[in-house]
Amino acid sequence: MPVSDTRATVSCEDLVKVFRSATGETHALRGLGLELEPGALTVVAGPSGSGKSSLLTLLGARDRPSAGRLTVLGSDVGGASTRELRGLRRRRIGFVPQRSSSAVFTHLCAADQLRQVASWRGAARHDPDAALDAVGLGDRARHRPEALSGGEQQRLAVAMALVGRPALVVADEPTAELDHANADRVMDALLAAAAAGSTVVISSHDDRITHRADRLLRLRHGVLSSETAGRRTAAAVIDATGRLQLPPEVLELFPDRRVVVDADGDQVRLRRPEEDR
Ligand SMILES: Nc1ncnc2c1ncn2[C@@H]1O[C@H](COP(=O)(O)OP(=O)(O)OP(=O)(O)O)[C@@H](O)[C@H]1O
Repeated sequence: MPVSDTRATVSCEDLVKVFRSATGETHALRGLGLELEPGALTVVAGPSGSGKSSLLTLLGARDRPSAGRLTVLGSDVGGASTRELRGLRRRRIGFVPQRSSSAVFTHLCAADQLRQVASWRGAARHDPDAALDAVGLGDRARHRPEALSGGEQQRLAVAMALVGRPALVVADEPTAELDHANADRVMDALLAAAAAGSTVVISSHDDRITHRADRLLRLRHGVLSSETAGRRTAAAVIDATGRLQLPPEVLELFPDRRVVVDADGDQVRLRRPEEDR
């Protein structure tokens, strides 16, 4: 059980989610404890069916727990009125659902979608063109969702979630439909929101995403199975022949001792060959 921290934006204790259907009950979350603080990006990873979406839907105040306590931005999600939760979601929580097409308004062009969210969040000075640029959609401002690809809709949903720097940003697999370059762009935008003080929590299966997290939580059968802290930054030396000796904790990431080197300006990224598409 986590130690309660008054800075926490999200706090849950013994969180349980049970889905009931004609065929029986599914225990998606089985007594989970967690605190999320402002200024950090947390990634929730775990196998399919481990409860990631169920957890993120609750953290985004879009569902209520079956049991346990969940406090989001000072509201008790189990006990709050529907109206209070709706206000909280509109004004203070940016949410990207797993099916991002369900987050966008079909009748508005991309720039107007952002203006609509900005008006809900009281973000009078929001600049939709800059926000679309940040996710690589600068040339799609006048397009409606029907004229956007799945990946473009996903990036639009991320841009909408970030409008007005909400206190909490929750994104369920926000890079699932994206290529490397666009996934990096979306992660840059989410990390910038965390650096500016938002609490950011996302789910992902993707190593390229999890390695950039401030905090990595692994779910298994509806409970947290492990936690890793910190984006890893390590010093290494390049010898006169150009050989780079990696520190042991980084070497562990490359069990086959094969690495792809991406050089982009003054940034160099090492990744496993199987990440190549
Ligand atoms: N609305 C629902 N009704 C019944 N069962 C559900 C419902 N939503 C989720 N479940 C079940 O709860 C469990 C957790 O599902 P959840 O979607 O949270 O997992 P996940 O880790 O996000 O999976 P994935 O990576 O495949 O998206 C699964 O067994 C799933 O079948």
